[in-house]
Amino acid sequence: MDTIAIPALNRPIDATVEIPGSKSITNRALLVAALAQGDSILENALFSEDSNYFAKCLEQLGIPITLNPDQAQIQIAGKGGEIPAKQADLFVGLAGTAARFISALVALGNGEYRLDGVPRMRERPMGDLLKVLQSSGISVNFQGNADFMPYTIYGGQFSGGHFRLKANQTSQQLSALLMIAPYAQQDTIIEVEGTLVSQSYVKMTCKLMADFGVQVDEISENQFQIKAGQRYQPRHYTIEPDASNASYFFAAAAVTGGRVRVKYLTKQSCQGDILWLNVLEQMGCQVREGDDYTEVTGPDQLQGIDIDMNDISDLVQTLGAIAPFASSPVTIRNVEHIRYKETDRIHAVVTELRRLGVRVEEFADRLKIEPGPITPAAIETYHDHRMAMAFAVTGLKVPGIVIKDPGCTAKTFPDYFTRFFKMLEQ
Ligand SMILES: O=C(O)C1=C[C@@H](OP(=O)(O)O)[C@@H](O)[C@H](O)C1
Ligand SMILES: C=C(OP(=O)(O)O)C(=O)O
Repeated sequence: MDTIAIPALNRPIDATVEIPGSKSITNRALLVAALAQGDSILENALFSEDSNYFAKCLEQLGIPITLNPDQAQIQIAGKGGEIPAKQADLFVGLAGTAARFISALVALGNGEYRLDGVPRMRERPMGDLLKVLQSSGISVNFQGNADFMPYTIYGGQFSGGHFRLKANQTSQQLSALLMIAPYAQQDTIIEVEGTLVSQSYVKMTCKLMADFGVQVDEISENQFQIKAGQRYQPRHYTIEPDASNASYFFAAAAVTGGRVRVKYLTKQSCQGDILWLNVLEQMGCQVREGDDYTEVTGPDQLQGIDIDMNDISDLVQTLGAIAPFASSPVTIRNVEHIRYKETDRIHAVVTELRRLGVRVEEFADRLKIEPGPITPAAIETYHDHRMAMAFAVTGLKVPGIVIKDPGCTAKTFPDYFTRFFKMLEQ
């Protein structure tokens, strides 16, 4: 297996970096542009496994797409809600967004569509979304375990109406339904039953829908109404840099007591993970914002924090990886849902911190990390891009840390390590 050794930096970092486009915005924009009637252009689009699988699925569904990776640009000729292909065998890799959004999209198509992913994708929750589709007249045939991939969706009659949806394991199934709802036969109301995790991503969904001309009304808390007959308009749309992926670079400033500026990302971002800046402020960093950049300066000594990360859970690994350097414990709460992601992330962070000699307590929905010295080790990444990206930051402070299977960053950030090492050279 490939590995990358991280060189410890015995000086404060001082760098300016650029981060590729947001995965979450790219895949939402691809979906709504595919449903719009006419040509959209996406600028600063992400090119990575998650977005490539998404684009490939759309292409197989008969939506013409032109990819220009050199210009970070994608052109899509939307079909106004029609799915031209009557049959397709679709593969989503490990992309949760592609799995959920494409499953909902094909419900609008008059044909049969098989979906599958990598082995871990076959374990990730799909059932709540599929139940809603089934209750609206769509049939689903499971080839493996009921409610999991692989399955075939027989699309064509998404009726709309009033649905109840569980969203305690993932918000992506709600986002998926919201985005297809304007194309249902009647108005749709989606009522979230119980807890809604990762709420900030639902806000992002509503913002993207609004940017492409469709309105969602939150008629009461966690109850969403989408009027039928609304139509997405094609757009020339610029995607923000990925705030979750910017977190590693800001964290590098935080742990080295240095300064990192991320260009074209500001607190006005529609990504919930921009709140990483607040987390770092609470830990003692300074944050400075310009018109088109944000800059973090790390303190001499980071402070611990006790924080609910339900809404910003892609940052759990970033915080976990820098937590041992704080002066007091770090407690990360209310994140049971990260056990259903690329890997069981609570367990993966706890295991790798323990491998580094850190004292950590694991609970069903939280973890507590004690400050203390680190003994270097080779970090397992479990096919999870965020394990690799986060623990590379730990390596800046401790000589001898090695990241196993660094290629796993291709999921959302194929040239992460190139940019990371460039940052160190500045
Ligand atoms: O909607 C989205 O774009 C995402 C929602 C979140 O997932 P969950 O809703 O499964 O927590 C997040 O972790 C994921 O990286 C992207
Ligand atoms: C959870 C993530 O991805 P997915 O979209 O596959 O859920 C992630 O990128 O951290």
